[in-house]
Amino acid sequence: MEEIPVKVAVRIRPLLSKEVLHNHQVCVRLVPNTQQIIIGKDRVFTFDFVFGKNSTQEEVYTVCIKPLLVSLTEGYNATVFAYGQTGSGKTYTIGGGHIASVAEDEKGIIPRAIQELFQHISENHKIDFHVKVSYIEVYKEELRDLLELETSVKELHIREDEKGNTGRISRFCSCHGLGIISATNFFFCVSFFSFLN
Ligand SMILES: Nc1ncnc2c1ncn2[C@@H]1O[C@H](COP(=O)(O)OP(=O)(O)OP(=O)(O)O)[C@@H](O)[C@H]1O
Repeated sequence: MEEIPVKVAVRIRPLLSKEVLHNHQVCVRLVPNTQQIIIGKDRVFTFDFVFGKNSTQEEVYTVCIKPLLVSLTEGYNATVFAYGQTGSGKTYTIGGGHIASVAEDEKGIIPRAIQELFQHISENHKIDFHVKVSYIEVYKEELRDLLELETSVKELHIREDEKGNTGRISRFCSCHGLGIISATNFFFCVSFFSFLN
């Protein structure tokens, strides 16, 4: 059977202290030893991967993202797209918050992927690598360069070439589904080029 190139993972986050304080109840359960969750009493949904409330950042990275990094170093493109309602854990999982101050085991996808990419580079002395990074906030219709805050929002555009390519690119984005407002979207992009020297 042909492999489907899009995989969907669901991650259940634990209740926050304030939710416990307000006596909120968990309404999602994992079905043990399956890739299924139950919402409410009996609504069952199946995904490619499911992660429970005790899942670690490392587990999510190893299962879902590590294989993409391997493909990336072999010349394939990969996209990771986090979606869910506000407060559901997109930023936490992607690791796009205060990356520098986060404890090692709390680090999300972006720092782990970057670490692995540079590990690969340091182990391949016969290849020249060229890595470009962009980190862009998408708020309503405007783009803001998070690495160059002085850049005018009007000067930023995401473009494709005439063949529809954006290059050999891996995109990591945390995004908001269903037009939920009052939060941040960001678009993190690593372009990774390698040349045999
Ligand atoms: N797996 C998890 N384990 C522990 N805490 C989590 C987990 N996922 C999310 N949280 C916590 O839940 C809160 C909301 O998560 P987060 O900010 O990542 O949501 P979000 O989907 O990015 O929200 P928004 O759309 O409003 O930006 C944060 O305090 C975060 O630290």
